[in-house]
Amino acid sequence: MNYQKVYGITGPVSTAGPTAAENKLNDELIQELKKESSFESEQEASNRIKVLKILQELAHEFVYRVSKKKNMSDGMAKDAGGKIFTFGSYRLGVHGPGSDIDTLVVVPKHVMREDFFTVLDEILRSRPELEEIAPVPDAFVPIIKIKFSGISIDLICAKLDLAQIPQSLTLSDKNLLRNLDEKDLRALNGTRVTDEILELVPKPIVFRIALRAIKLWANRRAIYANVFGFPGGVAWAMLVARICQLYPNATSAVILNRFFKILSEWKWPQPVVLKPIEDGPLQVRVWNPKIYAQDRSHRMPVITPAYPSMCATHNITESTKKVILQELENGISVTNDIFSNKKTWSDLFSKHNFFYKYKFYLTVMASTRGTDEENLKWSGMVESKVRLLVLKLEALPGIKLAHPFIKPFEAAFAYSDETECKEILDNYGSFKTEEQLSKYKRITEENGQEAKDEKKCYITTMYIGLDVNVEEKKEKIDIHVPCNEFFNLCRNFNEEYQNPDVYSLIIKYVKQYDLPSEVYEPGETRPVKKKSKRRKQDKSAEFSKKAKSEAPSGTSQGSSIAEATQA
Ligand SMILES: Nc1ncnc2c1ncn2[C@@H]1O[C@H](COP(=O)(O)OP(=O)(O)OP(=O)(O)O)[C@@H](O)[C@H]1O
Ligand SMILES: [Mg+2]
Ligand SMILES: [Mg+2]
Repeated sequence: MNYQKVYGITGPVSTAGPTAAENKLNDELIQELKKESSFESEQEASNRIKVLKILQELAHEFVYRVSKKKNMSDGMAKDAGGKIFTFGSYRLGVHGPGSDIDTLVVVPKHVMREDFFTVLDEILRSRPELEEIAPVPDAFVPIIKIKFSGISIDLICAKLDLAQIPQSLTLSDKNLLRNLDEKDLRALNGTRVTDEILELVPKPIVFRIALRAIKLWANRRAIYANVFGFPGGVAWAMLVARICQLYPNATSAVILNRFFKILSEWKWPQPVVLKPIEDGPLQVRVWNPKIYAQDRSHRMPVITPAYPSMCATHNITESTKKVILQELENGISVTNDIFSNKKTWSDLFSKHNFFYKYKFYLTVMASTRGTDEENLKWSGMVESKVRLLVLKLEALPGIKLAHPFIKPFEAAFAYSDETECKEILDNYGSFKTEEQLSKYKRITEENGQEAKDEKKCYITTMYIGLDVNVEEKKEKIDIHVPCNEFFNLCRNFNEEYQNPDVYSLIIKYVKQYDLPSEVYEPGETRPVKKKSKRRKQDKSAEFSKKAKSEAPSGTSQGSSIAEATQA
């Protein structure tokens, strides 16, 4: 009798092993992933191992130095330990050549977070392997970003309520979470979740190949981005893990087909969980739609397995849900065709058609006249709020779908005075006016250094595709209110952002054929303006051509989408 372990909260759907044909398709999948550069070389892999070994020694040195500073004896300081753990794509074994290593440094209770940013920082800076270092102590999860021996590393730190951190320590015991502050809990969460996911899949190798494929697919189809309301890396990993639990003996190729089928038929908002949600020793919130209204609002909940369980997909909106479901449906049809030899794996990884799909787009431009750092902060903040604009837009009666694109586009221009800057901002973001920008110097990575003393205008552009209801002819759509609310939300994020001389925010409405060239890759053909026979019918969905400036919503005419609502 076969006493196979049951993974997950239900038994498997099928325990069938692979057929010869499935094995062949699986080999082809691996070949395709190789072609897509999903895997790194052996040399890169061994370099990562070497670097991690050094980082472990540095973590030990770090704890030792802090312990000595606290007047511990040499023996005690050595025994205080210190251990590194990884999380993210490297830990899951699905990283690509350019991936970072997400690394957690676990320290004993007498080591403070300040020490991480002073003592460890100093140790790192003394190393010849260090190429770049950027500490961000005030981040939600305080972090030191480094480049070390050519590898990007995100270093975070967690302090446990223990006097010593031995090499044998694992983080699975939830009692380790007692007496920790929120920042330490957050830092530990990444490793605890990835470790659990790996424990909860029947065959890690099958899981990894399937997850590599899903990550590539989701990126190509533009549905991989937690900030914009799509699943992020951890959520995709858990979704794949659940399918692996349901088909414990299947190949990765079969997992992919079942992934699309099961998740498109899923009875959302029923949550995807990898094990029963646990209660625990802390006064912290655990995902529970029976208690919390907020949790009931999650549209496609995917719940992390490690205590305290959280929803990794709380950002999904009604629109992004529809987009995800469409892509899952599409995934069924493509993989069915692959299984009947009508298509190949490369068809599954074909590029999205976002910039050909909608008739109307909103161009959200966050711009900064200031330093690189000011630009990064402002554009990052605006980026993180775009999802809220999507929520407001999709709630409007005439809008069927507000679909955010997953990658912002970056541009920077040199300018000399206000008039020039205004001209740049007025003309950027649409095809018909982009020619006017040719007289301005575009700042690139190559010329960035030589242009460092020039005044620069940075522009980060995010796109939202709009599917509007053209049938309701009389119904006009007014996006002033959501746009104004969005402006206020961003402006009021902190006092500094209220300065219009440094920070500006512009929303333009553009038609598909007028999208700027930057959104199309070389070799892609631009859409052209069609002479539509249905012109009359479409008219109802046309919006006023008049530019509107950011104004109190009371003065908005309430009749149309502003072509340019400008802050
Ligand atoms: N802005 C953030 N806020 C909170 N946690 C984050 C943030 N960015 C990353 N993380 C955490 O770090 C983990 C790893 O993130 P990372 O961006 O390195 O992606 P990844 O899945 O490792 O993929 P890649 O191969 O691109 O590195 C995430 O799964 C998440 O737990
Ligand atoms: Mg990573
Ligand atoms: Mg990272």
